[in-house]
Amino acid sequence: MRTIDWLDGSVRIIDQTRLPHTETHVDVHDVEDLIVHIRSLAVRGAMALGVAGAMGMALAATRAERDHLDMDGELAAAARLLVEARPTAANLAWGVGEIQKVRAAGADAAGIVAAALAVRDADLDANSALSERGARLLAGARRILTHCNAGALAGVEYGTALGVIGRLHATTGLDMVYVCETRPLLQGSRLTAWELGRHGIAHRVIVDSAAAGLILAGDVDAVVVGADRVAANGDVANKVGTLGHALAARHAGIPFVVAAPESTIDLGTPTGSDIPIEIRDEREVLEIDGRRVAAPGSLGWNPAFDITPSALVTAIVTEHRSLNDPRNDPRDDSRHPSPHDPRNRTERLSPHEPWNRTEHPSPNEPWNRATPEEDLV
Ligand SMILES: CSC[C@@H](O)[C@@H](O)C(=O)COP(=O)(O)O
Repeated sequence: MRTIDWLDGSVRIIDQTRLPHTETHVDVHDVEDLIVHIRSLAVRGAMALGVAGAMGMALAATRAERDHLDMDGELAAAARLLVEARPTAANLAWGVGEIQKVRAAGADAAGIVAAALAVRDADLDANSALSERGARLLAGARRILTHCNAGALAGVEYGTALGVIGRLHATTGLDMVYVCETRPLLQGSRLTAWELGRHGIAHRVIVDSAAAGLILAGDVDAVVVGADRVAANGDVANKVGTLGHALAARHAGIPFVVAAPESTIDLGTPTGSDIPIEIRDEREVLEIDGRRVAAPGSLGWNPAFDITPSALVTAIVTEHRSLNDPRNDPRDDSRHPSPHDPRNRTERLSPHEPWNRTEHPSPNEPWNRATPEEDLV
């Protein structure tokens, strides 16, 4: 099964909006139509978007040649529209950029199609290599939590975070994968659970807000997610909700690992706060299946991604390397004392630490003051 492919001059995608109940393929014949499918998330996930970017450019190039249009003008317009369609995922702009490079070197439409196919094939190799590396890094972890869908559906035929999980399942074995349902569009419960089921990997779907409790209860050995963009300083943009899992993982002292190809690393973006966050239609939050569930008149806010600071990331695993800052090793509890970690309880009693506050009530501490409500804001 390929999530996205090139077939007789058009782009064939699995329509992910209809999964898991209906498995349909759609043939997309022009770049404008492809952009509609990118925006609706019929094709989604960082690596699949990279391939879609390259293939969208190939659609524009073949039409320009067939209809005797200005090839460079058509490609420039297509590039702009493609990149704007999903601004957070670095891979989309990267896939478009790969085609712009071959065009600048003189490629015609056939050369551009060949370059788009090379982007597709490189994705397969990269994801399989990084999955091996990630599984080696996490050998022994038997209970994994993941968020969103970083599986084959987010790439061409092989996932990143789910690639790591698949390798762990096949090598050292896994007891359970906890799949966060991933509000509001449910990529976890619809897509990740579907992929894990097809591979016979034991999993449970949980609501996103159950994750922190599960992690702090000691029921998760590692969190593994994909990424939509990694900034030059190691900050990671991924599906909204990822940051909460990273905070919980740090608090519990378990690894938080990001599996992503090199094409997701964007050295042109200095830090996470420079990454544009896609804000999607509020109706995705306020409605379920097109039916309003939120109270009448309430407004929504729907950022599709959040930023996990590099300080919370144990390792970023790519096809070439494992970028792990030893300062972020969650097992180093001298750097990351957690009141819930029994190893830390006796040595770390201090009245200045917030978890000891009740033993040292003081009227001078703001949380003990009988403060009028208006002072709290
Ligand atoms: C390639 S997997 C990593 C991410 O792309 C994935 O976790 C994610 O956030 C996808 O978001 P989506 O909005 O479904 O495209």
